[in-house]
Amino acid sequence: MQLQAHKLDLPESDIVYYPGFYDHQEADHLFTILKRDTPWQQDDILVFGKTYPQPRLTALYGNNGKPYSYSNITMVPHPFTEDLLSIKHKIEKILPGTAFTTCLMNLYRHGKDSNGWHADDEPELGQNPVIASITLGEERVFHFKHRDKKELRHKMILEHGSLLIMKGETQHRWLHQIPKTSRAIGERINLTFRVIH
Ligand SMILES: O=C(O)CCC(=O)C(=O)O
Ligand SMILES: [Fe+2]
Repeated sequence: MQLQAHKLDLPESDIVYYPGFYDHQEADHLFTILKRDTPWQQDDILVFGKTYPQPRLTALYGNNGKPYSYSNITMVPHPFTEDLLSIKHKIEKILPGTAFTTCLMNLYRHGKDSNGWHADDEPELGQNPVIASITLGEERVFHFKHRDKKELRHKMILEHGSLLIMKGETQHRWLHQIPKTSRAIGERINLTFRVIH
């Protein structure tokens, strides 16, 4: 089956969504092994001078030992596993010239877990970073808003087995979030592959 690619029609961005990057059976399998085998951690984040437990669990993997810092958290990578390397290579096949060094994983345990408005614009990601984001498990709504043009907003559902690629000037112009939901929902694993310089 041909891979479908849907480019988002948003100005000053380069965002492409690939539903069914993994079929349901492969995505179920990846969810099971990554849920089980990942050393999930919960860090504290600093918000307006007060610390809170981050509203999701995370893990960092990488191949160059370089730490990743965001929201007052510095994470040191575990070495890539074979499972993560095979996902990385499958994504790199559709992004010639990109060699990811790092994968930040998120586990949203339920609808109260979330990821607030931010851009992936830390200095170690460099200018115009390529971010490749895989969804496994429960689908969640993903929001975009333009940093300056307040009327520019977009919402989309990230489905089980999907891939979302954000590149070009996207991180400089737009913010994104996974909001909380009051619906009773299950767990979602997200993997974001990045290049850390
Ligand atoms: O869970 C997601 O889809 C988004 C994750 C994200 O934005 C991040 O980790 O930087
Ligand atoms: Fe992000």
